[in-house]
Amino acid sequence: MSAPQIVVHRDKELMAQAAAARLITKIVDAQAARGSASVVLTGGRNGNGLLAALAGAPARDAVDWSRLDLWWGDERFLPEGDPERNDTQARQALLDTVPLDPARVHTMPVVGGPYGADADAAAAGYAAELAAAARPEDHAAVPAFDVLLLGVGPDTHVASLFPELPGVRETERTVVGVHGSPKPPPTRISLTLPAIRAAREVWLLAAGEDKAGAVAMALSGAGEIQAPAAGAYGRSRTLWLLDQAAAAQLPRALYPPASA
Ligand SMILES: O=C1O[C@H](COP(=O)(O)O)[C@@H](O)[C@H](O)[C@H]1O
Repeated sequence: MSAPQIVVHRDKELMAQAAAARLITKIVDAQAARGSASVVLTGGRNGNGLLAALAGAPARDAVDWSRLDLWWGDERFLPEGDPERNDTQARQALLDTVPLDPARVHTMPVVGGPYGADADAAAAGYAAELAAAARPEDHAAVPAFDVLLLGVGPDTHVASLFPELPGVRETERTVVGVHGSPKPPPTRISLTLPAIRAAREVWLLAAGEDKAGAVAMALSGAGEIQAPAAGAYGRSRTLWLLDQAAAAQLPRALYPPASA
């Protein structure tokens, strides 16, 4: 478990640009060290803001996009191409504009695909795909992702792990079907906390005043069942990337003034 590090940026645009620059560097470094890189994407406003900033960053050409594995932390279980799906939004923000290897873009299953409308079977299928990609040195049933991105909901949810629901209590499976999500759509697929914690680095993104209470709660000792974001951490690094509005209720003692 790595203790959270907090970086506060002036506003959400700067936060997205800085996170994009940070991600480019991380991918390039991982590709240099290990030949390829793996990133887990998140949906939501901040995740898509990061991808859009990456699409506009001149340094994006430093990445070898053909040697990048992309996974998803969660998905809204809807038909392929649905505008509310996280993968549809990611394609629009970035993925359609860079030369990825399609075999390395590991989208979560769609309604109407091999699993029909069975979100639990779809989750098990994605867990099997992750397990097949894990190497012995990863010491887990999922790959040791280089960076796993998470948005933070106003209720402290991360991926599709919502406070008090069964998904956040899961300790064995790496992927679960989510039913009765308080945020539409009600049926989703999500990595679990054990899968999230297999990542080398976990980066949590939150911007805007509607996130301030959630950020303060998760970083002030709340339990992960009540505040799932509190249970999201990486093996070597846990980074909270915030804007000033989202950090407004955090005690200043938690982050250095220089990062504001
Ligand atoms: O529905 C979802 O919401 C969360 C948070 O989204 P935001 O717009 O409040 O930042 C996101 O992290 C998750 O991937 C997505 O499925």
